[in-house]
Amino acid sequence: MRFTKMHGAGNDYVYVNGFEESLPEDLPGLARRIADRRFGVGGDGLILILPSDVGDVRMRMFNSNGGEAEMCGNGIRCVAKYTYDHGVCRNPELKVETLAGVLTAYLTVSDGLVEQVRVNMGPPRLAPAQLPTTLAGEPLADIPLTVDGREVRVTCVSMGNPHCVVFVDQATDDWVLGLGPKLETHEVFPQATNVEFVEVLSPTEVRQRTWERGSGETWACGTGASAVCVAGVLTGRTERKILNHLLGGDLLLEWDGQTDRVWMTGPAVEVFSGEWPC
Ligand SMILES: N[C@@H](CCC[C@H](N)C(=O)O)C(=O)O
Repeated sequence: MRFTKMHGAGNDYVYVNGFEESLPEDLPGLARRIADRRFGVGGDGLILILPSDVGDVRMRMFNSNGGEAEMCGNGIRCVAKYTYDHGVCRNPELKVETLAGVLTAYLTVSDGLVEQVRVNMGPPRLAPAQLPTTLAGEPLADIPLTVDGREVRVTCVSMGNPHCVVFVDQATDDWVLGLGPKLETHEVFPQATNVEFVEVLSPTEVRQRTWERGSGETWACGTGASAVCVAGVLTGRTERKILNHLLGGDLLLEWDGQTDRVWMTGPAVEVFSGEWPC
């Protein structure tokens, strides 16, 4: 089975073109094996590019623990780049079917190759049942939550997948590696959650570290960065348009007050290709 390794701001996945490759039945198992950084190709998970009845292509994404997620922001940019560069579909406005709905990616092409991708991530979902979470309130902004005997303030936003944003003075290992896994599986999140620890540098600039559901710490998270943009506005910390510095690169986010849509712009990079014995 041929695969392509790609990353968006350092959030790296193994991509398989399902228009050409036949896939094994056990996709969670494949994701776990292929994403293993010592015994496999290595990555934050596996992303499949598949035919769609309602869009140009369909994306399925599996975290490195084999769990399937509804959406992947960095992944959708890479899917758009792959699809265009490899001639699967040469539409610079690509409709991608995901478990979070059909989203449109707008490609910036330079010298015939995709450089940047801007994605309409859709509206944030703020009702507790949409996260889902048992926490009460709408929006869930700066809600006190006890975790590991410590009280933290969480802001919960779904971008099709669940996010729990914690604003901190410094996003240290103590927060990310210590509290990240505990918040991920906290009882108030019945389907677990992604967790973002965020330093506000100015009303238009933040720094984010991410603990992802099913993958651990990653170097970027596109749905997470979008949730952070929304969380900053909901809590009065930031403006609607921000630059987010993640460990592996920068993303530009905007929550449009008129349309309620979140826009995410960032890079998509192809690293190498290979063959995986199935
Ligand atoms: N890294 C992704 C999100 C991937 C899915 C997430 N771990 C989940 O389980 O919801 C992104 O860029 O959005």
